[in-house]
Amino acid sequence: MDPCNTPACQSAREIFHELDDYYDDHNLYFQTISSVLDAANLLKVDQRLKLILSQPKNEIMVHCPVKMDDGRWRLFKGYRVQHNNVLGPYKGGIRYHGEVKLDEVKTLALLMTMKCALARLPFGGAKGALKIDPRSVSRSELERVTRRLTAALGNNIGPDYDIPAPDMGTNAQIMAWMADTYINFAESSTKVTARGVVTGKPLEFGGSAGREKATGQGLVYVLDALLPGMDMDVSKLSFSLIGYGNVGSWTARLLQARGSQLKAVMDHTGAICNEAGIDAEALAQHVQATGGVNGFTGADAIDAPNFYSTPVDLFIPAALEQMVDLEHAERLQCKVLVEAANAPTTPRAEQHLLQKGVEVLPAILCNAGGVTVSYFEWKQNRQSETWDEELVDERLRKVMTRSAERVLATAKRLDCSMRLASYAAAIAHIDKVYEMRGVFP
Ligand SMILES: NC(=O)C1=CN([C@@H]2O[C@H](COP(=O)(O)OP(=O)(O)OC[C@H]3O[C@@H](n4cnc5c(N)ncnc54)[C@H](OP(=O)(O)O)[C@@H]3O)[C@@H](O)[C@H]2O)C=CC1
Ligand SMILES: O=C(O)CCC(=O)C(=O)O
Repeated sequence: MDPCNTPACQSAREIFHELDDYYDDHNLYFQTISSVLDAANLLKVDQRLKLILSQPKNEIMVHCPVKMDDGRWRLFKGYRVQHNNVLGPYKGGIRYHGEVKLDEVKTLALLMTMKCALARLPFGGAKGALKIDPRSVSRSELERVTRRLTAALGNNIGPDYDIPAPDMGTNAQIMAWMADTYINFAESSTKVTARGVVTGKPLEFGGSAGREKATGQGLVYVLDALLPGMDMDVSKLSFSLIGYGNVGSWTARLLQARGSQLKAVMDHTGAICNEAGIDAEALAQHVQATGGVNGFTGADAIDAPNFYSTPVDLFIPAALEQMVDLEHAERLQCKVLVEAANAPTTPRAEQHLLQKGVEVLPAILCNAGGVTVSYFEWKQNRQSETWDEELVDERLRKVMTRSAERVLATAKRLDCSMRLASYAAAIAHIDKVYEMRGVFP
């Protein structure tokens, strides 16, 4: 069956039609909610829950006037989408990107609801974004725009209400500016706890050990849990990556430390390949110094079609959404596609891969390490504790392994793909909580 024309797609279309919303088959939000509704149908959940999940609770849009270094003013558009908070405060990253759109932020917020529920974290789902290319502004402009955005969001964020974190284009420094701005607006009695308004902060300012590498580390723990069942050994694998930012570069370094070999990488500056293996640490330093993989002397430049068709055991997208479409999927020569990025695979690409025997490990399972260590940071802030990296890693491994086992068991029970199983395992938890809380008339 066409994955963009299932009964769940028809129900999604009907819901959107009633709300006067229109989405075509290529729309990321339509694709994602259809897949979530497919999973809800497998569980036969009540229609009420499907309606609740099909749209976010709140979509906040702000416009921030900022004075640039040359004295001119610019207006920046910001978003915070709060999808669901039945499990706890809204939680999710803030993205800075020049091309960001509301539908993308809505999709990422929905995925955060699913991700936190699958990992059994006491959080709901949210995501934010600022339409800005962070590389095109100076450091002081970046600070001013971040402070403006935080002030504009005001009480729409808070340590007990909605807790942002880093995502594409943002980092620990940006989180520190957000926390500082929020603390300045907070009442005196809450200033000490107010820094818990964001996670992914610098270590010196309430951050957690292990948060920077957490998404890559969590992904490695998921592979530890699942690969043996596929007769694969993490110490003998080859892999390629799209994106060499926080998630891509940490995934590469941690997999290499376990004995895997990095063969090819692509980012917006180009693609590179070395059949004998790329030094992940040296490449991280090159990207840090130059802004991209282009020009790295430890590998040869290749074009995008060759990058996609490089034979590897694991293909790991760690950049933007929808980067693996049907045409790319037809080129791929891998055994497993491991989603480090959010929503990197289109439904038609996934269907093609599954038909040709490639396993697809879904993002809400593979990249939940980031939000899990964010939860540890939030917990440490609330309890005035400082955990060392060993403790963080041990607890992270436990959460990731249990989630992987949950997905495997659900896939077996419902006889479905790992993606549908991951959504089903998340929805079953949310459903139970709604049922226990009862219906407010
Ligand atoms: N940071 C986190 O904790 C988490 C992140 N994620 C997800 O992981 C993914 C990556 O995030 P993160 O590593 O934090 O982001 P970063 O900004 O650190 O890195 C993004 C990477 O993607 C590359 N990229 C951007 N556009 C393209 C393109 N058109 N083609 C190829 N490469 C491109 C960037 O390359 P260049 O710099 O050359 O543009 C960069 O290497 C996102 O989907 C994010 O939502 C998920 C969970 C947690
Ligand atoms: O650490 C967090 O709270 C958010 C991480 C995130 O944005 C994501 O998992 O996509």
